[in-house]
Amino acid sequence: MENPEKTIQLLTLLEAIPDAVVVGSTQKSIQALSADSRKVQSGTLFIAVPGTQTDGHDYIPKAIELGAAAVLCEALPAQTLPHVTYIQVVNSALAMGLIASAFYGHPSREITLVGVTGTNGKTSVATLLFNLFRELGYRCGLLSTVQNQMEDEVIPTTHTTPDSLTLQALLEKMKQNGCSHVFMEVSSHAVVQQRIAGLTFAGGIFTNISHDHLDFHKTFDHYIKAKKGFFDQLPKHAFALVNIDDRRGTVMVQNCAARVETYSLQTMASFKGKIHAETLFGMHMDVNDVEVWFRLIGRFNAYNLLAVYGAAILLGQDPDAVLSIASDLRSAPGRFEQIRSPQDVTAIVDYAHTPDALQNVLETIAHLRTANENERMAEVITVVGCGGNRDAEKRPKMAAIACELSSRVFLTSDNPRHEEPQEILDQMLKGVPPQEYRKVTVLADRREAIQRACAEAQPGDIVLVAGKGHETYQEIKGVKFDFDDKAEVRRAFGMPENG
Ligand SMILES: CC(=O)N[C@H]1[C@@H](OP(=O)(O)OP(=O)(O)OC[C@H]2O[C@@H](n3ccc(=O)[nH]c3=O)[C@H](O)[C@@H]2O)O[C@H](CO)[C@@H](O)[C@@H]1O[C@H](C)C(=O)N[C@@H](C)C(=O)N[C@H](CCC(=O)O)C(=O)O
Ligand SMILES: Nc1ncnc2c1ncn2[C@@H]1O[C@H](COP(=O)(O)OP(=O)(O)OP(=O)(O)O)[C@@H](O)[C@H]1O
Ligand SMILES: N[C@H](CCC[C@H](N)C(=O)O)C(=O)O
Ligand SMILES: [Mg+2]
Repeated sequence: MENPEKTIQLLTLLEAIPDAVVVGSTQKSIQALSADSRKVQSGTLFIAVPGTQTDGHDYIPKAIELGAAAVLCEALPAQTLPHVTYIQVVNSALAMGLIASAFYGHPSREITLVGVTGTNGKTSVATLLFNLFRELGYRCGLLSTVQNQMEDEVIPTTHTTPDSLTLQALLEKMKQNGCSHVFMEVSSHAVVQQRIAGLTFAGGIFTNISHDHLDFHKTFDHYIKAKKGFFDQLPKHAFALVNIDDRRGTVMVQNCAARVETYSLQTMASFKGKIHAETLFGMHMDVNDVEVWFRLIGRFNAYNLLAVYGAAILLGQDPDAVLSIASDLRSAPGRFEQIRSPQDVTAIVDYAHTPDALQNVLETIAHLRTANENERMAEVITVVGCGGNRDAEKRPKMAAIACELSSRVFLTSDNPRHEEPQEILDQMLKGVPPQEYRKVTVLADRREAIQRACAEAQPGDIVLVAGKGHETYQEIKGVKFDFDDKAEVRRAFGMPENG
């Protein structure tokens, strides 16, 4: 996100990276920052970042040809040009975050910025906090997988955590808009790629860690370290709020400078919850010994609500006011969203795209199913797939969980991206024990799978459509086709699509 009207002295930017080696004039003004040579214009500071597909250093000549005034890089080109300033650093992604903060006037220092990390629950917690603080009367911003948002204004996004240039530009915009609080997701990719470098957080929240993204991080240990990297960089005045029921909760905050606080459903913690009862309509629980009725359901949401409550209290809010508003909060888009058919079939559209999330959601449903029992035991029919060009190890695991916790399963496509849908399905099928084969139907066409599942459901049954939640597209071979699980369910139920 470039801002053409902005000008800042190069010297001011260099203050943010004192260890840099500079070759050439420092008496220059910079109009924009860019890590993409294709977006460089006259007066741009081009940042060469080594990537996963290519190396930004290869595009330095192109950036200079397009008018780059300065180049930030890890390795100086063999030949330097007199009219260009070269800034050499050890880690250009890290330096990019630091100078991006300087370029945009260090917005995070003037905003109460809270980051949420963990395998599952980031969008849920960040969105709940955003909605809670707005209700408490603050102007707020949100940076999430579903969308970025500044008060009512929706700003579309492509990532869970934007790159540091986009992120700092968004924060500046939110600051100018008068936002006092911003809640954001911190993905593990973002930590490793230094997208959060240069941010001053008021608090960090850890939800949980389970299997995901091992295609990128390679080992679970690296994945844990990536998440921990967020807590390692929290300042002393910030809080670090961790789910102590997750066995990695304490690891996250080892040697953390911030004030450590905990939440739990099982043990002593700063914020302790206890679930009493839940139905398809809500959950009754104690939060630090206060009885509350929430609209959200599921044990995982009890954790999310504790994280939200804890963060709000740590940010100085009144407990009664927080609980009274939290009680009425609804889930983030595509998270456990229910659609009831005229024939009394309940479909649940949920973004569960990891083994852990799928298990949590199906266990919640199993619990509700028992609670709703009538003469005929309600059945749970699951429609699920796994994304292409993403962690393949989770595929058989998700199929196994779906079979274990459902009466019938439709294995289908998620976003195949550049992979063959049938190959993904074959890998999922490897997780199905032979005695469960009779439960399983393999249908690569997601629309058809949703239709079949909804058609086969009897009154009282529950259809879970998992994996895509809020997404309004299906990505096949690089093309994003319109596709919305909720609209598909409505159509299958013979209801108006946008009702
Ligand atoms: C694996 C990954 O995270 N990749 C991100 C990364 O791209 P990359 O390292 O592959 O970049 P590259 O294509 O090798 O290019 C290297 C550098 O050369 C530059 N370049 C390239 C070509 C050119 O002509 N000129 C030029 O200057 C590029 O701008 C870049 O700076 O940096 C890009 C710019 O910031 C990101 O858009 C890109 O996200 C890709 C699209 C992606 O799919 N990321 C996913 C995996 C991701 O980040 N997901 C997490 C959420 C995960 C979760 O929580 O579930 C997220 O936070 O969204
Ligand atoms: N605290 C939680 N623990 C475990 N599972 C959860 C939790 N909260 C939500 N889930 C489940 O995980 C799914 C994803 O939740 P959410 O979108 O909040 O996670 P996320 O961490 O933002 O995911 P992503 O990494 O894709 O951005 C939900 O649809 C739900 O099934
Ligand atoms: N943030 C996650 C989302 C996965 C959602 C699922 N629908 C898929 O496409 O695999 C990712 O990019 O890996
Ligand atoms: Mg998310």
